[in-house]
Amino acid sequence: MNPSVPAGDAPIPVSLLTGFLGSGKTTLLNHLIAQPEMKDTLVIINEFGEIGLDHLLVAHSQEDTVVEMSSGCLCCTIRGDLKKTLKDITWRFAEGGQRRFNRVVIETTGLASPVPILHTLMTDAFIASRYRLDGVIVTVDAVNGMSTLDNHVEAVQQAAVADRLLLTKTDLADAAGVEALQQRLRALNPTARQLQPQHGKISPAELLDAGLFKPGEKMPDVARWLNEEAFSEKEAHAHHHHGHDHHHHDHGHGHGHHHGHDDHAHEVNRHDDHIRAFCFSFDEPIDPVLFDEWLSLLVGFKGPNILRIKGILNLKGEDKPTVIHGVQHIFHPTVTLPEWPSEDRRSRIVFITRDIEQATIARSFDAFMQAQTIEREAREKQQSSPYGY
Ligand SMILES: Nc1nc2c(ncn2[C@@H]2O[C@H](COP(=O)(O)OP(=O)(O)OP(=O)(O)O)[C@@H](O)[C@H]2O)c(=O)[nH]1
Repeated sequence: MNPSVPAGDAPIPVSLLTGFLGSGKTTLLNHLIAQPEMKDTLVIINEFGEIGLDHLLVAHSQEDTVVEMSSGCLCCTIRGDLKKTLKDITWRFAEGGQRRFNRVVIETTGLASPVPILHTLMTDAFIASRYRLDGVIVTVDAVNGMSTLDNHVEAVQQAAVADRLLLTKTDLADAAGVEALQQRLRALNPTARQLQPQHGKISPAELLDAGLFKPGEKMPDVARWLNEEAFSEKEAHAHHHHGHDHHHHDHGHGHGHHHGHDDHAHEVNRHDDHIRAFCFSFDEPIDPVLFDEWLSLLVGFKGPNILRIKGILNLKGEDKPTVIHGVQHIFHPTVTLPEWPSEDRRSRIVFITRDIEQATIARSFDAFMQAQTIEREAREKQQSSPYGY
């Protein structure tokens, strides 16, 4: 099978394009759909029942009308149920029994949090078996971005779950404003790559295949996906968690995530003051059962506040690495990679959270592991005792 053409049963990659009202999504899409790399892509513009958004590319089309671009890209607008659309399109957009696309880009309008769509992709059994989330692309207006982030929590959520952050309209903004916005976005989401399309111009290759797996690659580029260097660059000393008895550095509120642009920190409505991004690493292999229990407890209690978790795990008894990926309390199925991508065999987990400090998660992990160790030791002692106590 040619891996660059997901056919048959291979899940279809889905990119989600979102961004605040007027931040340049349509401008970007208009450029993208004309690119030859977008051949075999189905673009779904999800208007969520909103009216009056006169998208250039489908300006006068009826609901669900498909427009085929000269590049070979298919576009359709839907106002109905995205879930139903994703179920239907594989046969609706087929010719001679062959699906006419092998990639989907979903553009959502304006003010929504992308999380419900991510959950749809991950939880609906039918959809999860046929599609895989490739990446979340978020446009941020370089002129209005700061005030949008101040005033709209949805904009902060969009930025926090992004894989690509596109700063648009940088031609209209002053350099200092762009720099401040870049820093703020980096604090919010250090793992997302930031790019600056000019009037929507950007190569599709920069946006697509942002997920763990790239078509044609045997081994995924885990470092690119986790982008943990972003954390070491930011605060080399603060993000390491070397096993159970290590003392955590509790940096208190903020722990460095808003350095460099504190002049904005006094504004009201700093939604991103609630967002934390941090990375843990563990030197020793992790007990898979304990880890699973800890993670289930954590997402059980704190799920809505855990915006994203990505990680590569060295599990005890496994010589290959396991990759985890979750949005709030929902996890993609874990993936076992064929081999370790580098000499670095540490487990590394990236968290993006709302109102949860790094120290809280570190403490919960330690407490759980210690409790389990004590319990296991007691059990072992009891079993080895000739009297059973
Ligand atoms: N100067 C400049 N204008 C831009 C750029 N990108 C987009 N625009 C303009 O910004 C305005 C809004 O862009 P759209 O692409 O319609 O934004 P949108 O996010 O699709 O808007 P909605 O669908 O209404 O949420 C348009 O007038 C674009 O021409 C850019 O890089 N530079």
